[in-house]
Amino acid sequence: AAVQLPFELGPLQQPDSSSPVANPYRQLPWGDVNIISTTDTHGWLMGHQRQEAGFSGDWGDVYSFVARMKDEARRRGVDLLLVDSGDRVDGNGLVDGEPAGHVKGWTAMSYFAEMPYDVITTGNHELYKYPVAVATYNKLAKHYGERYVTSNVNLTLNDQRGKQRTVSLGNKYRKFKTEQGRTVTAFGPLFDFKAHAAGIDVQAPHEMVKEPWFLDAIAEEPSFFLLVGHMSIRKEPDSEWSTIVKAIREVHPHTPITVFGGHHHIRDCVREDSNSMSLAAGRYMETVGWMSIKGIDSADRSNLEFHRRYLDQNRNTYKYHAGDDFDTKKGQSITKSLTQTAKDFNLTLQFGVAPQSYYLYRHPHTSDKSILKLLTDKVLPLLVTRPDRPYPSLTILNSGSIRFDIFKGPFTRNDQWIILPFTNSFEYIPSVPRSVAAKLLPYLNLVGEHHLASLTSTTTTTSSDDEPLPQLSIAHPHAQAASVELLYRRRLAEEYAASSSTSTGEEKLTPGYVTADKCSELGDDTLHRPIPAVWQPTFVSTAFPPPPPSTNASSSSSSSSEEEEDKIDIVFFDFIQPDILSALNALQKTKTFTEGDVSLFVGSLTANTLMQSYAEREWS
Ligand SMILES: Nc1ccn([C@@H]2O[C@H](COP(=O)(O)O)[C@@H](O)[C@H]2O)c(=O)n1
Repeated sequence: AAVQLPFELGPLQQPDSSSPVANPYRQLPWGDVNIISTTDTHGWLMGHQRQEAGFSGDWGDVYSFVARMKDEARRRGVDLLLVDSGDRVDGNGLVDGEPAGHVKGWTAMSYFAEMPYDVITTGNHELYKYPVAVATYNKLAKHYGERYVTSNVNLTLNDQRGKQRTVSLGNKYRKFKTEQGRTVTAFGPLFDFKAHAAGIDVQAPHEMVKEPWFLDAIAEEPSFFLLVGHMSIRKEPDSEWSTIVKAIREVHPHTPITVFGGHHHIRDCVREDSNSMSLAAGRYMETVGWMSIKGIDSADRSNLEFHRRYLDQNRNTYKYHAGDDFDTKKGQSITKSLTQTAKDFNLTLQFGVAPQSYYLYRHPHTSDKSILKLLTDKVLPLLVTRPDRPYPSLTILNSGSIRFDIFKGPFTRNDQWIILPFTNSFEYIPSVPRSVAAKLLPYLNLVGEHHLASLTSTTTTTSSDDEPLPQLSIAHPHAQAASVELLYRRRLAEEYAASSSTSTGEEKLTPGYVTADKCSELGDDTLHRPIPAVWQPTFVSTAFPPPPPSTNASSSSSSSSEEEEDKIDIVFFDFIQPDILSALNALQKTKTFTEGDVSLFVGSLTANTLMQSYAEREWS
């Protein structure tokens, strides 16, 4: 069993300027209206506490920064708003390690509620589990009131007498006046997410824009539109920002439109037209987004100026922009309280000491430094086994279920949630012919993971260069998957390839994001050399052919015929059950595989306990 060691998480506050954290290199571009944005925080409110000083600020630091920048905005006589585009659970012990008695993210919602958001919306991760969605409604949505804006998500609630009523998860839109008297019309759309729990309903954005309430809401012209939604700002198949902007443009051809997206975890900026800007502020509390608009009060709409920045989330950044003494009492108390919560959640509990770092993006999945290789070569063959089965097993992982790197050193309960946050169980389909099993991984990687969204959107499928993606010739319902992790990795790899071939003298810079977005000038607030990133497959598996089982199972036939040896058990996370079933049915026609062929493989392990077991056995 794991032992509680006197081990503390690293300092929540980043060391002073003597630390190797780089400073921003220029002032922020202030406008008449300025907007700070967060997205895809996934529970990282304590910041990054190992090796990544560039992202080591915490929620208390962000709070103080926002408070100081709001003061500065008042001093300048301009507006400063704060928005969040969702995805607050799945990915960190602070949300997923919530002690029994509350749903995941319950405590973290109180930290979120401290932040003076003007518009805050939901992501898809709040909607995978019905109790999490209900807690979001009861706690966060109720706390923020009209500022919690979800334009296309309904929730069906059961009252104490078992009567059902369907409510909008949040306010469908918000009309408000800024401190400087500007009028704002805000919406909070979610992409057409279909993998949500029962009791939740998401309307496709292209249907939402036809609703009478939407048309009424956009009829009156505000000073600017504020769209804050959980949806990639690129024209990916699950993104419909263009549809929403177009609907507004039909009524207001020139009114400024600001878009704050998310979901794809990248720093990004695009322009739908010259009077709008769309920004995505990365992921995991690595980035704070900034957008400013100048000339917003002028009747002449040809003079509008939009700027954007991606701030590294650390105390040097905040000191540079808000002053050395940017801390506030409330910010400091949030920091202190987070440290206590980490202790209360037992997140410092050490399961072992990782002998080296294992990365998700930096090395090919075949490298000994890859977390995917660690899992498929060592962890799964050791732990996900069934001695009672007569056949060898092939375990397939969707790499999207693995969310972060393992750093050399203590491996804690918090790290376990960071790496594998989902409670996915290991299922299997027994006795699949070896010839079919052999084709499974290549097939799955060809068609990709099943879509989270229905792809009835009116936008076209494009690559990050806005070129059409090559269509797969294979006719398959899942073809052209564009999973978040895949897009994130593709973008990192592209940026790394582009910048490492052109930059000089970059070795003096610290590693970090070097963003190649679609807006003019450089967006990164701090200069870096890019972190290496290479392409990774969507699915990985244990070795094929699998070694024969070290089985206790009495072979059903003592002669152990050729036929029996030719079978393999296919093991996988329940999340990708649809992918496995449809792949097996595409690869052979002798049998139709259905849910009825699937059983639990190991009951004692789930995705989120896998690394604990491994660290306790191999790293302690
Ligand atoms: N139970 C789950 C849920 C999700 N995944 C993986 O996460 C991806 C979606 O997460 P985003 O942050 O990108 O929205 C999804 O594509 C899966 O790969 C999972 O493995 N298990």
